[in-house]
Amino acid sequence: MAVFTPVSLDDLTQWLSQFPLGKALAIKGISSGIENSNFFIDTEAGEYVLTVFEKLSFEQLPFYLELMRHLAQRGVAVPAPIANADGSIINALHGKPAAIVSKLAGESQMSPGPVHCYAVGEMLAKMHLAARDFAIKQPNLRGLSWWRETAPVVLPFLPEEIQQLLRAELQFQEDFAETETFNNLPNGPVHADLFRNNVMFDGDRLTGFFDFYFAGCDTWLFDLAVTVNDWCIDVHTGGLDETRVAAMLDGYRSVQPFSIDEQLAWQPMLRAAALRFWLSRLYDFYLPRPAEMLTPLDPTDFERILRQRIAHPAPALV
Ligand SMILES: Nc1ncnc2c1ncn2[C@@H]1O[C@H](COP(=O)(O)OP(=O)(O)OP(=O)(O)O)[C@@H](O)[C@H]1O
Ligand SMILES: N[C@@H](CCO)C(=O)O
Repeated sequence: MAVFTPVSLDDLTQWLSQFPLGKALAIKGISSGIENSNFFIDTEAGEYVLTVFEKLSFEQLPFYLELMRHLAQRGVAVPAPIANADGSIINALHGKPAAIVSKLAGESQMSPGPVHCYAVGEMLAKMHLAARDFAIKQPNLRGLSWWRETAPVVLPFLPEEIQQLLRAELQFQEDFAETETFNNLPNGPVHADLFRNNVMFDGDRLTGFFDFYFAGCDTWLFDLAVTVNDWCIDVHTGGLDETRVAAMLDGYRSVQPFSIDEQLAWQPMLRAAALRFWLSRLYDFYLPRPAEMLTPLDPTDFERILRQRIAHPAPALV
């Protein structure tokens, strides 16, 4: 569906000469992405993924790609950006920023069981630890300030009862963000969008996290809550599957135990993670970008998840 910038084998052959990857052998557009133009490329050095960035600029990209390089160098399974002869990992292709990264084996596991959730929790904690000394700072651009800006934009589209829920939750999160508990939470670079379609598995073996383009600095617990809210739920009701939640938390804890403040913040953070995706989906639903090609994702999934987290607190984090 989505290759916005076509790249031919001839284009690739010329462009690839700056990289230590030998000759280009084949290029194939990837249909599933909606943000960028992605291609699988075969080179004499092996298989890679080429991304031509459609929205992010040369100035914005270093945070994401350098973070991936940093993590890959520390043994976290993420696509490793490939540098050209000058050491640059972001280079213009058809006038747009582009990058080549290593290809992860396997495919997304869309019906995860506890074994997958354990593996994701374990690697998430490893990723948080490995990112602690990453030098570039960028806040989560879909954090509280963005919620504060976005809520008034979508509120006029919503019926009164749903407006009340949104206003009340935003106020709850504003208040929570002022607490000592919140301010004591460990933080650093986080993925912030680690849904099932952003992780690869080869059978039951986790082969990598990818799509880091919502990454930013935020609390580790927020990242874990985003991940639990997608991987460990009954997708029809939004309710938590306690076995999968326990597996993901066990995986995380096996690397990095939870602090007292993280234990106290767990319920509000699951709600914050639901609010974040409810708001972005509401925004994309009511204010679609011009020429948006795909059907927007359903905001009511995350309204339901938020209502569930308010009504049925998750098992305590210990
Ligand atoms: N490093 C990689 N290794 C293997 N496959 C990849 C890699 N990067 C991307 N892909 C494949 O390309 C598809 C699209 O990539 P991605 O999800 O990053 O698209 P996007 O347009 O950048 O973002 P979005 O998910 O928001 O649409 C993925 O579903 C995956 O199948
Ligand atoms: N994971 C997001 C899509 C953008 O990456 C969502 O499900 O709303």
